[in-house]
Amino acid sequence: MAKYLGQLLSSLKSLSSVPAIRAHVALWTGSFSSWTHTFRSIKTLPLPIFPKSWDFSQPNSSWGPEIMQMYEHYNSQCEVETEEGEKKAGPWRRLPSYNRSLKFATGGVYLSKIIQSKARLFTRNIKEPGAAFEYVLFVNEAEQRCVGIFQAGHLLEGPPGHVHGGAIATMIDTVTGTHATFLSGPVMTAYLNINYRSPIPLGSTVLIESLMDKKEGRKTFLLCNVTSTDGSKLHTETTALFVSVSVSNLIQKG
Ligand SMILES: CCCCCCCCCC(=O)SCCNC(=O)CCNC(=O)[C@H](O)C(C)(C)COP(=O)(O)OP(=O)(O)OC[C@H]1O[C@@H](n2cnc3c(N)ncnc32)[C@H](O)[C@@H]1OP(=O)(O)O
Repeated sequence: MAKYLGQLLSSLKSLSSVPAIRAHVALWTGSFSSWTHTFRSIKTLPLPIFPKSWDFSQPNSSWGPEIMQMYEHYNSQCEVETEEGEKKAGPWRRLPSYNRSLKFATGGVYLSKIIQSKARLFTRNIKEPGAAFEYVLFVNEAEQRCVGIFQAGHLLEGPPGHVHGGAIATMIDTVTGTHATFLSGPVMTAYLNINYRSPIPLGSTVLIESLMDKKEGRKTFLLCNVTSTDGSKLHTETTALFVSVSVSNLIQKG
């Protein structure tokens, strides 16, 4: 086990040098700033060979006009133009998403020996586009904010014609969990206190906004609202606590 964990960490470190996947790897290994600080002196290691993995956070044919409009709103702020006409990174960053995040992040080599080989990320394992969780996450590091744009498919029905409360909680956990990982490195959800204020119609698109509240030692407290995309309707209000854990702790708990 110790050997595999060593290999895993080496692999994650090597991947952190690749801009396209650095955001994804950082979710499981620590914040960008701590990475930069800790591994500044590590030489770039050769890239492992990646299995083909589909990035589910990109638009597909099931995305309606509302999710597309929100996607374009945030995506257009991921790269901005300077007055001199040069392109540079903007305030927002789109996060890629895979159905087996850890396998992809490590090149699919080591984790399959530690974690069940058939495991898949819950929100990304339904093949039919548009049937369940269609979403994309953007993070704004300067403002310590994360947003999820979520189109709820017909397999997520709870009350007739509306989204199941557990599916809503899943998306809140996904957005706040990803955000907390950005802020604090590997974490586990300790609690999500969700107030359901108004039901979400099946097939609609909502905005899930996570804000940093405070950090106390290993504890990261977040606030999260789910609203209609124009902000006029409040669907849920959440306070969340995430507790920092070590990567080996995560794997043992997995
Ligand atoms: C790339 C894809 C990304 C997808 C993102 C998806 C994110 C999904 C995240 C999850 O869903 S994780 C799965 C659901 N969560 C769990 O299964 C967690 C189960 N619980 C645990 O494993 C442990 O209870 C936990 C890691 C949360 C804490 O155990 P520890 O032994 O590490 O910590 P400890 O109990 O010593 O508590 C540390 C601090 O947190 C506080 N604390 C812990 N649990 C609490 C709680 N529930 N309520 C309030 N405070 C709590 C505790 O009081 C203490 O505060 P102080 O430091 O001030 O003394």
